[in-house]
Amino acid sequence: MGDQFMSDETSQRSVQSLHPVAPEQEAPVHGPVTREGGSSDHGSCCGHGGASSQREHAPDHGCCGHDHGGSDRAADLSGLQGSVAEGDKQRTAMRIMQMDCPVEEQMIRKKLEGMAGVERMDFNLVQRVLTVVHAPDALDTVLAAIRSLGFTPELPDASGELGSKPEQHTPWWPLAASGVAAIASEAVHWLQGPVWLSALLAVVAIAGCGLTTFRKGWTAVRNGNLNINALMSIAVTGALAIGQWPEAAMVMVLFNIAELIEARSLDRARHAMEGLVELAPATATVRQPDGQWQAVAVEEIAVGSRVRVRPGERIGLDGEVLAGQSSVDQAPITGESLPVEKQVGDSVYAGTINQAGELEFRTTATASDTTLARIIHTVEEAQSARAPTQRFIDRFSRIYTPAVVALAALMAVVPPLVAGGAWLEWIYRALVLLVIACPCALVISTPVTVVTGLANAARRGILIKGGVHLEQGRRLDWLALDKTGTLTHGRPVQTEFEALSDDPPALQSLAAGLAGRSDHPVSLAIAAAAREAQCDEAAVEQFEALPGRGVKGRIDGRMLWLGNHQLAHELDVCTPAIERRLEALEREGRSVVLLMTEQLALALFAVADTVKETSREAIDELHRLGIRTLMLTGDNHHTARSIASAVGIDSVRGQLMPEEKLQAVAELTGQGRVGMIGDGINDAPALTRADIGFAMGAMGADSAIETADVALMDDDLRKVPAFIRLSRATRAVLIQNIVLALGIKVVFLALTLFGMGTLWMAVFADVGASVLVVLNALRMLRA
Ligand SMILES: Nc1ncnc2c1ncn2[C@@H]1O[C@H](COP(=O)(O)OP(=O)(O)OP(=O)(O)O)[C@@H](O)[C@H]1O
Ligand SMILES: [Cu+]
Repeated sequence: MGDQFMSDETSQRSVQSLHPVAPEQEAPVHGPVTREGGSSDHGSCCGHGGASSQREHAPDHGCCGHDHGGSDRAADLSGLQGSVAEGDKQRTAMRIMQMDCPVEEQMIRKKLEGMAGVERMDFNLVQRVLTVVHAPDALDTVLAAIRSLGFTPELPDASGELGSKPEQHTPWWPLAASGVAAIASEAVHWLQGPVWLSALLAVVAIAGCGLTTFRKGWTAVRNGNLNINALMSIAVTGALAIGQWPEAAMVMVLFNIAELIEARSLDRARHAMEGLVELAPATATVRQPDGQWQAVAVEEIAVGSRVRVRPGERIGLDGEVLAGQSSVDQAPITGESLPVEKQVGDSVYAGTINQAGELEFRTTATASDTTLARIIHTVEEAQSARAPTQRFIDRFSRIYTPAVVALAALMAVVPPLVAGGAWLEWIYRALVLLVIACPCALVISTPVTVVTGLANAARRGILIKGGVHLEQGRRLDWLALDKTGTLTHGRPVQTEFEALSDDPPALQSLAAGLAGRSDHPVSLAIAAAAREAQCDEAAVEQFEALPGRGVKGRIDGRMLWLGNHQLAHELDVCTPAIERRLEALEREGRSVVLLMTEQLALALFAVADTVKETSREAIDELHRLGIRTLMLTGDNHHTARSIASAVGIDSVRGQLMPEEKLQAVAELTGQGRVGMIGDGINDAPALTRADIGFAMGAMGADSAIETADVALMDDDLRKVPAFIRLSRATRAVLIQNIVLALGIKVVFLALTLFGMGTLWMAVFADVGASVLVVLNALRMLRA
């Protein structure tokens, strides 16, 4: 599949370049030549989009839990759509403000699961968004079903946006009044005042804050679900029934306070992502047809508009600079704090900050389609893909809750009946158990940790496409790296030109003719050098790219080849003298290509690429993290080894054809978990084959974001070790949270069994534990 994949994808790509050439590209701009697309577009070519051509081949790796296929990814990525068609089904996203706890998710899941016309559901608890894939006529039934659970689903408005999520501000004073009443009730009880007074105060307290709990609990019970509200309602009712007035009141108040704290902390996790959205300004200054400049809401700005941005201002949309020169702080997207120089022709991105001078640019994306919007949407999608730990916990909690409830039921009746225990005492213990039966803290611990991990990564310019990759990253044994553009800058320059016959200027223009038609970095270097030497590009016919070897074409009726050593042998034009010369150059780390006819080699061109300053440090860090490195390259063995030793890589495989890179990755996967990093364009098959595929320089390259499991927004290889460390940190927090959630339960369960547990403790064990795990997860935002 490799071969076909490459050719048809690359050929389409050159036609569909959506974005201008990447900003950092120093190579001179090419004339209006038709590019062949080459076998490989390297690092610096990350500006080439081609989302749609890539999409057809988008990997469908079963491992990552969320489907890459989908209907229209582009539409999918552009914010929340109202209802979009997905095959013969509809896909509707809705916001349900009351849905912020996993028990609510379970309720909805249970209700909708068996319903006719419902195919799939995706929950995003942190954003409180439910996405349902359903038969076109089933929407009303779905909405009705959700309403019957006591929820209010909100559909996006006409513009396709889900409104500006209004925060629910429940007034604080009823809860405060309830608290006072509960304390008063407790005090009356302590001071051995009249029972009726204590009871009255307790009822007031419960009425003041607990009615919602009761209502939610009742809906849950009616739908056969024992969520925390149901459990709390039963426990509090039970406590009232056995005359534990003050305790019932206190427990209800505590529960509500804790719920409030939990909701607030979850809000913070949610805002971690929203913070990114706010990075893009709401308006931008657009030139009107009459030449006036006017501030316009970014949503209303069409692609192709001319926008002006002053120094110090945030850029509102993606675009291509038309006038001006400035430096731009791209840290919001790439995590790299060093400003990037921008001049005419360079790309600018929404959310980044213009620093030095005024810029005018032509917009290349609508507000919902900018790189920043895609990042945010990808992270939001990544949350709904369940990480493995979460699946385990879901299974666990399905057993845990019924088991503890059953235990509570037994506890209430067996000891009094069998051993003659006191009824009230054992019923009380059973009630305590009921409250402990809620798995909420455990269930919430994973998603909230994963979300904060994803948000942390996004801020550093690391875009992770699913919680599963964040969890698995720590287990990588190997990292396979592409050479050109990944370890090196991917912008080689010609260092040697040696004629092997004929007159030099003519040779150089022949080579330039062939090279000028290719996007391959080696060709770019040769074409650039020829331009500098003021050689014309010879006119080429029947041009053809030979992936992994070079190019060929007919000039003045003569077939010519420009390609590597291997190609020279295929044509049988290599001589011992050439052999020696090539080896000498290659040992210095040069890539050498020859200009050849069918009979003989005419000239040789050596190019040298420079190693990125950050590569060596990144490789060192990876080794320190216990990850082995392997360089894969199409370049010859000598050059490959020379570069590998310059950056300190463990092992090298040179002279690989594109599809052999895929094989190399496949072989490695037999020896452990393998990550593969490349530019995500020409090495897409290898990236897909790896356990985790990293694409570099993803900013502005939609295809890289599509293909990779992890997209690094710039070219800094150090983001890989950063990702691994983050993955390990996330893992640590996950474990802490699970231990915390379970540990607290176990301790209080034991206390209760021995008769020392109280309802207060149970509330702490439940909602208190939830608060603790959420707060613990929030630490990751700062990590
Ligand atoms: N279009 C081309 N123009 C010039 N030389 C080419 C071209 N395509 C391939 N080559 C030669 O063949 C070699 C192998 O090419 P290939 O694209 O497979 O790998 P590469 O450029 O070395 O990059 P990487 O390190 O990413 O594998 C190149 O080093 C170059 O010498
Ligand atoms: Cu040779």
